[in-house]
Amino acid sequence: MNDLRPGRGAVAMTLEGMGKDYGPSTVLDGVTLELRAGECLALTGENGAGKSTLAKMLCGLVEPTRGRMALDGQPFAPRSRTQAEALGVRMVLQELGLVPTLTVAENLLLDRLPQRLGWVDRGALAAQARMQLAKVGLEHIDPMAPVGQLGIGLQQMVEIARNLRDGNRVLVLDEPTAMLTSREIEHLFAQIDLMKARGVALVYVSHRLEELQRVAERVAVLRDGHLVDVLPMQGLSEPALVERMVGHAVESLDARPRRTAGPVLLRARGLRRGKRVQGVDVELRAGEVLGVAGLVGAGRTELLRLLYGADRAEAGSIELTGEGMAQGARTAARKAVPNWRSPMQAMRAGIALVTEDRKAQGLLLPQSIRVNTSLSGMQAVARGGWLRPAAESGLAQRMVKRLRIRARDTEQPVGTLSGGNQQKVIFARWLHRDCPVVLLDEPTRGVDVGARADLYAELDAMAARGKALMVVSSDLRELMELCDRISVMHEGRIVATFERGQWTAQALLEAAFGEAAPGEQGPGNATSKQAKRAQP
Ligand SMILES: Nc1ncnc2c1ncn2[C@@H]1O[C@H](COP(=O)(O)OP(=O)(O)OP(=O)(O)O)[C@@H](O)[C@H]1O
Repeated sequence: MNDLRPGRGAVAMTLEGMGKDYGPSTVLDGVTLELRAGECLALTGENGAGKSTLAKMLCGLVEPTRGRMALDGQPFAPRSRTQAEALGVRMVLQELGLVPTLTVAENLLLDRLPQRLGWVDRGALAAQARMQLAKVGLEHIDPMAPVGQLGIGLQQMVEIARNLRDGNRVLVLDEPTAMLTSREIEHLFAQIDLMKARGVALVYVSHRLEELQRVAERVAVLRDGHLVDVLPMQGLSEPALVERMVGHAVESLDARPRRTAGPVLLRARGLRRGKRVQGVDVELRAGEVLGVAGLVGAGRTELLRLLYGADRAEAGSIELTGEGMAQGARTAARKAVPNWRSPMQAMRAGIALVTEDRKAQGLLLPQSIRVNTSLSGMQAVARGGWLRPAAESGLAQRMVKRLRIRARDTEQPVGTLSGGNQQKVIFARWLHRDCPVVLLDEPTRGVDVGARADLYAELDAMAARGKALMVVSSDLRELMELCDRISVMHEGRIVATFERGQWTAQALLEAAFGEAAPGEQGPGNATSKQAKRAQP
């Protein structure tokens, strides 16, 4: 039988003693590694361990302070992304590298636009773009549409398609699936298999261990900027890998009993907005965590935005009952209008939203951790309308310590933190506010396993203090670990609600795909039918 994997196993790239300093801080040191043709090397480690820094060095995006690299035996020291790409080393970035105002086709073929008589040949451009898109199952999208009009998941797929080139020697994928649906992920994995068969050396950066097990042959573990291990993936158990990453075992909360729920703090009835939210009822109780599962586009984020007043509902009502609140807040809550006029109004009434899109909605990237932490809770750090810098700084320091945010000090600009640490800053911002109702949208996207356990413990403590939490997550395991009830949305409706102890991953998935029986709607306890369906 023909070997479909030419050069598999041959060394494609070597890294020797790679290091990076930013001023006085060393973020990567002494990393020596080999990338092999036809193989996928997973790169994993805690937030801030140095994965993206290392990955970007390969692609000319970060200049190493120390070390040497070689590509196919030749010295390799790209000074820019373009130089690395010319030698067949490409990277799919976490933050998309697309130009939103250009068309999908132009983004795909920017460096090799087909020309005729000195003009861009638009017919050929569209045809070539379609072929490129078909590789990742996107034949249905219009190559001549501006890429900025696509949803974030589709943009990520375009970014991936753009980097699938015949001349690739090394392809680095940095958290490529964070925004993708399971169908899109399968297309990506199929392309990864194809590239391996063609002898491309792949580097795959991710916190999703089950993905690493699916795609990678070996895994390199970074801790505090050092390479602690390179292990074969086969036979490596998840707890063993986590232990290597974190340096200690991480406990799962899955076997935890259901929390005892208190009074209803927030009650929403018949919420409706466009096609995304079509008559949804929600009840959030003190001391309880409600999860919301569903596929991308099911309306989960839109529902949270209505509850928070970021969008206005076309119909329905939202009521804060005033239970479990301080006297002043209770009066304010009773007065609250059934439909928020703005997030400010919702926030004042006691609702927090920890958002999904940290760059667009959450953080001021050029500003420090100190400024970003105090942003939502001026009353904690201001007196008589004046900011108290010492209080602000003390608060930020406490949060950095409590959430183990990896930073030089609290003056470090948030834009220079690793992705997972940026997410922790958003979390810190809400943690110190005393909001009775906390809504969280994909709160641990990009957060490593160890830090996830820390955040879960914080959420647990918030529930124990009588707050009502609602968590939207695409990670079913996360919901199953964290929640007391899980409601599943499908096409703008809640189609099923399960209690802890009644759900299985299978039952949740079936409901998300719309396989729930009609009429299984509402925020209440699981009906006997649901409970029955949820039994293994
Ligand atoms: N421009 C910069 N200035 C100062 N420090 C920086 C800069 N860029 C990155 N760092 C620091 O380098 C360290 C490693 O960051 P990196 O993004 O490589 O981590 P990571 O392992 O990819 O983390 P994550 O899993 O959160 O994405 C972090 O502590 C980060 O704050």
